[in-house]
Amino acid sequence: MGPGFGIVANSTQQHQRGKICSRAIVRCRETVCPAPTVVRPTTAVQVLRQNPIPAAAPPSLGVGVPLSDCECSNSGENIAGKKNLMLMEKLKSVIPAPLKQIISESNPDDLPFTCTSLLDFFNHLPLFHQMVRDLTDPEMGLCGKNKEAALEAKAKGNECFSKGDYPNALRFYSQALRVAPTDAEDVEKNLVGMLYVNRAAALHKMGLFLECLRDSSRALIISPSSAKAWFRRAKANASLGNNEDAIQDLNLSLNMETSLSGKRQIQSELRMVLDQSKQTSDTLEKPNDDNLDILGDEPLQIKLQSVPTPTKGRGMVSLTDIPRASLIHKEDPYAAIILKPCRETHCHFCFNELPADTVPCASCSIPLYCSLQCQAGGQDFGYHLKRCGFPENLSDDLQDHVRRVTSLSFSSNNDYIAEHRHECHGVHWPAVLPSDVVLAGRVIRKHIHQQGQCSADSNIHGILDLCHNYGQLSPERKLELHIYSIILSCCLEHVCQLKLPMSSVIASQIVILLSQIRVNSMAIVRMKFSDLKEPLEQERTCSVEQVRVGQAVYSVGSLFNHSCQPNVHAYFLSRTLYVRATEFVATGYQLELSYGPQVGQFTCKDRQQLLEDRYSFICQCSGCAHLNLSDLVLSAYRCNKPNCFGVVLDSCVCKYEKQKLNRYCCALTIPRTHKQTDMLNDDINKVAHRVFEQTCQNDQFEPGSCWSCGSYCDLQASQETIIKAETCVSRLQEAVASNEIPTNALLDALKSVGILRMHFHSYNKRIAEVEDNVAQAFCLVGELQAALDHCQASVEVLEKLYDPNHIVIGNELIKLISVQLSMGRDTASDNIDRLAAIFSRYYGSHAEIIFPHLHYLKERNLCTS
Ligand SMILES: C[S@@+](CC[C@H](N)C(=O)[O-])C[C@H]1O[C@@H](n2cnc3c(N)ncnc32)[C@H](O)[C@@H]1O
Repeated sequence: MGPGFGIVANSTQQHQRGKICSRAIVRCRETVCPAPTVVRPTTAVQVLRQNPIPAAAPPSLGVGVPLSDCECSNSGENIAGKKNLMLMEKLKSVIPAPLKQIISESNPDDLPFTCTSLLDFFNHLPLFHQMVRDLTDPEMGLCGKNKEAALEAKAKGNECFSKGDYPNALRFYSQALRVAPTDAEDVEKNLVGMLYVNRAAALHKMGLFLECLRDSSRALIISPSSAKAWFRRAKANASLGNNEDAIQDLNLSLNMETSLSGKRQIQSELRMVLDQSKQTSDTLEKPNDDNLDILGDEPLQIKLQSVPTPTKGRGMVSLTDIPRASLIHKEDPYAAIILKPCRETHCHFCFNELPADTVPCASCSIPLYCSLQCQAGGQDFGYHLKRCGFPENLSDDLQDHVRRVTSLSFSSNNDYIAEHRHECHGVHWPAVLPSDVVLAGRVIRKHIHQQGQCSADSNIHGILDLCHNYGQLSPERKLELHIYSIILSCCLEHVCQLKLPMSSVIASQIVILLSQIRVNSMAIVRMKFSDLKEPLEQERTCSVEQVRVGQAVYSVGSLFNHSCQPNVHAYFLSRTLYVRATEFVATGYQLELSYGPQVGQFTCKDRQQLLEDRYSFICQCSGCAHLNLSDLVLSAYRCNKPNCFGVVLDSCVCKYEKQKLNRYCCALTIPRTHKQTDMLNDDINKVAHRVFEQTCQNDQFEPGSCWSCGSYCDLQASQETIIKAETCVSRLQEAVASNEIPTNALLDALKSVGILRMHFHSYNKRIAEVEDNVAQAFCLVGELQAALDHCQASVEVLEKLYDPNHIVIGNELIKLISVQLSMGRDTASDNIDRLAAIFSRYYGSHAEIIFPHLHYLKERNLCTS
């Protein structure tokens, strides 16, 4: 279920290397994930160009990664992925039709029988055994470590380095680190340690000092007596202004260096740093030695309870009144996994963007981490660290320094389970099987770890104690789950020698577990900010979109039901789930978040369809059950009659709204919720009154008839005209994408906006989208006033469709503010205040962590006001 989906970003993730944590963190202990996302400057033009359709942007949500999501990231994985996907298709196609039919029509009670039948069939199928071998045989694995490949990449890195091509040197060293076995040696030194030192040198040349510092420290954890690594660390520290540490590093380097020329070089560096330290020691900030707890620690004072509901199974309620913006829940996942498209761009443990100094998995070439601490979260840390030689005969002071740099003081967590370890043998299956199937493997692995074993009477389907909706799944999906459950149990059994006997009972339990994951897992999302290209002093504007990076199961978080008009909002810091009330919620009232679709974003029909397809339930939320103004106008046509604000609906939308109207008429005596009252402003008030005053004259509510005055509109003729107008809008979009706006394209698009406004209801969402497109184009040609007008027009429509303090409005305001700031307008100030209020409603004290730009905007606001 749940929070997370939104717009999937395009794959061009640009990393902000070297800028993370500009505070001088001197002693390079691996801190809690380099989380604060650095925001890059963007011009107003770019803001609008890079984020075309805010109106369509859902605030978050979504879950359930489709099984087809099996694109593998590196070439080895790609080959494996394609090969085995083909085998999977083959497997499906050879299952006899009668067996397929009983599986497709099965209910939970039938699972022992259907799984037995399929297992019998597979047991006699050579293709199946071949496939399992392909997936589980380490000999055939393409994702393992490979010393030769590492040495080859290292040599290429050295070549690039000597030519001064540092970015490529960095790339090759990272590639080498990814495949280097942890115990491999080169020139009698640990290869991994050497690669960290080399990469540190490239990072230093590129001005990425913090990354250089971290890599040198990693080299020292492996080889504390490496003079080169201490020297590299000293250089990084000196560049960061951490002179005291640099001096200690150089003293150690000097102590360990054996060659005379080397000693001379170190001494000369030492003299320089000592000089530098005399000049700057008074002005430097005292370095912060502690791990940065960037997440803050907001107390949780709200007591929640899971209760049965009439139509949605269990649901969450509060035992007290909840003030708006209160943090109501915080939880780490039971199990989590990175999504395949993000494997190369985000940390596989904390899901933050990867820095330049990635840390690979110690046993295979798949996962990448942002720090050793995350690597330790992804697998058993002690398992790969092969430390070589500890320097002796050092002064107490220097010994302390060595200990501080090379000790790994990660907080231990008894509950902790090495997440990736059981998949980590270079074999194909974790790369090939879909993320949710691998996630199920992690859940089972954790369970076995906690229980000590797993037997035929195990309770795999009860591990999560969550609902599954197996009966409502599509026939195709039921078949896939059967196949994946058998394959997964084979993989777990073969690869990890888990005590997981392959049986139809276990297979049927895994089918239920996979269904539970589909219904209950959440997509972990990250904000993505558009670039800034202007000098920082002039403008710092940006816009946001959400990227789905991970998928996770939260035991308690899964108990929140869905509403298309949610009263709580879920978001993530690192891999921790936070849930916050976005409005006041009275004691005992249902706390519901959105699994994706929301009122204002899609019509009721589309929301229902989406939830059914993705999570196999028919939404019973208030937004779908009761008449709602946003649903009426969102895709409505305009009435022909002058000054009539009525809505004209096509047959699909009309059917849904009529059903709701029938229910609404029965409920007319019930007071409107505040959401509806909020919307009764301005001219939408007129729409509302006309609809509500019609009570039950149902015959008027036919497709093509105005819901207010009953006039008939020829929707077919309107649609033909609209299609022509849309062609010009598409042309403009293409022009914006190519960065060149021919005058004709802009003029034609402007005419099209006029035509669309003649046929669509004024609050049809398409108007917002098209106005936004036109605003982008005007920005590009430098006509900022026109851009501002069209951007405002877009916001005005969105304000009718959503609550005015909805996060979608906040995201749109960012663009508006960008243009206003570019024009030097004071009016930006009000919008900045409004934006800050919206963000704190959704993210509370975390607003500036999620959206670091807010701080800058607030400061700027203070300066100008
Ligand atoms: C993540 S679970 C929520 C907890 C669940 N109600 C339980 O009892 O475990 C999602 C499931 O709850 C039910 N559900 C959640 N929101 C609903 C809604 N708006 N309408 C109908 N059913 C809903 C559906 O069965 C859905 O598959």
